This record gives sequence, C-alpha cells and structure tokens, in this order.
Amino acid sequence: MNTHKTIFDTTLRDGEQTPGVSLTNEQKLKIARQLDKLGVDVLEAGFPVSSDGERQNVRAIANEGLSLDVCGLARVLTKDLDACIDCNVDMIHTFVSTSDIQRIHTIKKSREEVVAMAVNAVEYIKDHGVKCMFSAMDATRTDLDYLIEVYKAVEGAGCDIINVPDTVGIMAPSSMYQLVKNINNEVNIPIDVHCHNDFGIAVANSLMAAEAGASQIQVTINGIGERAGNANLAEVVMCLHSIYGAKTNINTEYLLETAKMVENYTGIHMPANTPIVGDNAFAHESGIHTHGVLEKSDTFEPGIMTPEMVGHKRRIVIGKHAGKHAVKKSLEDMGIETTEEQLDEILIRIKDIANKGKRICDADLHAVASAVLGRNLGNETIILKEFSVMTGNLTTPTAVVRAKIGDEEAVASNFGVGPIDAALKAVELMIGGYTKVKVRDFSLEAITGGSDALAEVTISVEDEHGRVVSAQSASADIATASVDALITAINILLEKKKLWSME
Ligand SMILES: CC(=O)SCCNC(=O)CCNC(=O)[C@H](O)C(C)(C)COP(=O)(O)OP(=O)(O)OC[C@H]1O[C@@H](n2cnc3c(N)ncnc32)[C@H](O)[C@@H]1OP(=O)(O)O
Ligand SMILES: CC(C)C(=O)C(=O)O
Ligand SMILES: [Mg+2]
Repeated sequence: MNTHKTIFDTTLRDGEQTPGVSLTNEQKLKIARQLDKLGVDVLEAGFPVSSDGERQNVRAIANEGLSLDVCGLARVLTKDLDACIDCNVDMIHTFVSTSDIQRIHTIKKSREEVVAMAVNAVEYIKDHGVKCMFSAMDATRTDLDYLIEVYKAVEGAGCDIINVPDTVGIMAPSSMYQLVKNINNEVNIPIDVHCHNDFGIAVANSLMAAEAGASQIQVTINGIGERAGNANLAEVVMCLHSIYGAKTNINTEYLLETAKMVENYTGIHMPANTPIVGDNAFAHESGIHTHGVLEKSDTFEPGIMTPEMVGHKRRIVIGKHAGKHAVKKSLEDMGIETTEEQLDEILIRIKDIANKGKRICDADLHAVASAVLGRNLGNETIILKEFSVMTGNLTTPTAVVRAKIGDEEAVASNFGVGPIDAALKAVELMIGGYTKVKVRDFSLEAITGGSDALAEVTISVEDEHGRVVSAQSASADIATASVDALITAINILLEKKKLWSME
C-alpha cells in the first residue's frame, strides 16, 4: 500500500460521544489547534443542531483559520444541514441509517424514502457550495445491493466522498476488505471508513479498508468514542507509516503530546500498555530485554517505530525482572560506581523489595546502593525545614514551605486547586531560582484502610532537558508524603545534574 491516505479526525464529535465526556468550548478549541498542528486533514468539530453550545463550538472552530478542513455532522434533515451551514464549515457529513434493523426500528422509513432523503440532503449541501460526505449508517449490516444503490444515488447527486461506517463494530477484517473492494468497483468517488472498536479490531478493519482502496480513514485520539470507541489515530497512522510504507500528513512527533492533552481534558485514562503513546510503550524492565536495548534498541523494539518518531521517550525501569546490566547503567547515571560483588548484592536487595510487591523508583535504588556501599552517596541539597497547608470550603488552598538549599535559607508560598497542588507548587516556586523542574507524574495510593490510612505517593520530576527521576514516600498525611517525595526526587535529580555537568 505505497500510497497517501488522508486522516479524518472525529475526536470532537464521535470521541465526545464517549459516555460521560463533555468538553468545554475552550478545550475543544485547544484540541482543534493541536490537531491542526498534528497535521490532520479534516476535523469533525461537532453536531451543530444538537445544542446552542455545540453550534457555538463548531462555529468558533470553523472561524479559527486552521489549515485543516472543518466538518459538521448532520442528519438528512434540513434543520441539521442549516445548522452546519450557519457554522460556516468547510464540509458537511450527512448520514442516514441504511440497514434494515436501524431503518425499521429507528427512522421508520422505507428503503425508497431513505434514498430520497439522502439524495435531497446531498443536493441541498452542494447547492450551498459546501463539500459533502455521505454516510450510510450501519453500512456493514446493510444488504449489499441496496447499499450500493444508495451510494450510487448520492454520487449522482454530487456527493464528494462516501463513508462506510462499521457502526456497531461487527466486521471481520477480511470482510471489511471485501466490502470496500466491492463498493470501490461500483462507485467512482473517494471512500472513507469509520470503524468502531466493539471487538477490539477497529484499527485492523480500518487498515483492511485502506488496503482495499479507501483513501480516507476516520479516527479519534486515544480511540475514544461511542461504547468501546473508534479506531485510534496514533495506531492507524503508525501502522500506515511503519508497517505499510504508506504516507499521511500527520506530524507523528506530536502524537504523544496530543494523546496527553485529550486524556487530560476527557478524563479517559490510557492504560500504561497502550500502543505508541502509553507510558510503557517504550519501557523495558526485564533483564534480557534491557541488556539488549542498552546495546542496541532495535533488539527488543520494532525499530521501524522509535520513541523519537512519536514524541515519546525510552525508559529503563528497575524492578523484580531487572538484570545487572540495567542496574549498573542506572547507578552509573547517578554517578555511582560499584564492584561486581556490590552490584550483585544491590540486585538481590532490589529484587527482595520488588518481591514484596513494591514499585522500585530511583530513590529506592539510591538508598539501596548507599546501604550496600556503606556510605551516604551524595548530599541532600534541599533540606526541608517546615511546611504548612491551609485548606477549607471557603479558603483557597495555600501552602508555605521553608527549606535549606545549600547554605541558604529559602521560603515560598503558593496556592492551588487543592492542598497537594498548593504544596507542590510552593516547593516548585521555592527552588525555581535554583533549578527548573516540573512534576511529570503523580500517583497517590492508600496502602492501608480507614481514614488514618497510610498514603503512598510516587512522583517523577523532569528537568529542562527532559531527564526524569522518580521517588516515593509514605505517610498518614498525604501532603507530607507528597512534599517529601518531591524533595527526594529533586535532590536525586540535582545530584545527577552535577554529574551531567561534569561530562
Ligand atoms: C452513529 C452516530 O454516532 S450518529 C450521531 C449520534 N450523536 C448524537 O446523537 C449526539 C447528539 N444528539 C442529540 O443531541 C439529539 O439526539 C438530537 C438533537 C440530534 C435529536 O434529539 P431529539 O429530537 O430529542 O431526538 P432523539 O435523540 O430522542 O431521537 C433521534 C431522532 O432522530 C431521528 N434520526 C436519527 N437519525 C436520523 C437521520 N440520519 N436522519 C433523520 N432522522 C434521524 C430518529 O428517527 C429520531 O426521530 P423522532 O424524534 O422523529 O423519532
Ligand atoms: C455518524 C456515523 C458515521 C457514525 O458515527 C457511525 O455510524 O458510527
Ligand atoms: Mg460512530
């Protein structure tokens, strides 16, 4: 498939139909700008007739001056089409059910009436000088002869592109290939596909449709959408580029950044093992793998797709499955040299801790190495003297921190959305003149039960060069655990920075 495919993103329409998700106008605009930067060809901004707010969102995106084409969704009803036209969109995506199951039980129209409604809608759109995409909703459960009759009718009415939606995600990849091939043999306008992920094969079905001749693929960021979602943009695009050798206009280096933005705004979290953009997509813990990767990354990575290509980073994780090559490298990164015996002992102790179910972070490795080498490795640059946090239903959460940084005393206060946010922001402000770091990941877990539960906080911090260090702390007070973990992580990062500056 050595060809160019266009990418139609429906994160803001089908993606937003994810149960429980509702994006603000401002969030939609930010995502639209990000998708433009990512290189999406067409962006479905929403369903204008559905509410006044939605209409305003779509209009704002259409008037934003983006390079991509902005599309609005409409049933084959004049009021829906007018709502799209009123938003000044570049393209209208109009749809109607063609399968018997939907036609009989939802819109309650005969096959002939559906064809007439579809043709009228397409003509109306073209009379208004707007690009038109027509979807035969539930195409994959529609009688094939009738489906082709509908597509031919809208082609005759001037439609620019037809969409083949697998609305309830029931296609087998080989059947999808055959369906698109059949349609392609009968219709002379471009074909687009829209696959749902009910059986987890939306990406495979999209790729088979592309192989069969579809020139455009509908996707969403992180695969969000109705029920189990839609085909995932990052997965479709990276398969096209890296496996099929096809081309798209996507600037893949922004894939991770875009995925994180959508994750953040929608609250739909990606599991760590999500392909391409998940936290573990390029992470290695097993000794045999990390040994190979440290020698040459392609040994245990695809090679045809690197973390740099998608804006990600490779991570070596120390844990239960670690081997000595990885531990040695991680210690060297902290400026810690060991003998072979010391290294073996550190590895045994690390595995002992991990076998108790604990996640090993940089601070643990540092502490174990200090114990095995029998000396304090590195000074703590920042020594926390005191901190306090004030919060309440009528109080903006505010924190004050005081610490010794080197030989100097430093103090700062800041506020946040909650007590932890305020405390961490106060620490970041306090050390701001000394070093620039930002909190990259934060997780909080109750490790015992009850309201006096011990909370375990894991934090990773990142410096201005993208170097990351993690630390953990446990306390019955979540703010104390958070501040402690943050300062520990920063101290280790500062130690590493001294080392890096000597290189
Ligand atoms: C597969 C998809 O993703 S399709 C897009 C689905 N997205 C959404 O539904 C999100 C936004 N939707 C909404 O806000 C509302 O459903 C609206 C504004 C569109 C319609 O709301 P309501 O008028 O309250 O109707 P409701 O949603 O209960 O029922 C859908 C109506 O649309 C009709 N309809 C559904 N599809 C079509 C179509 N393609 N063309 C014409 N009519 C249609 C149904 O027959 C039903 O009509 P009826 O009220 O005359 O029985
Ligand atoms: C509007 C249509 C294309 C849709 O989302 C579907 O059929 O899944
Ligand atoms: Mg859909």
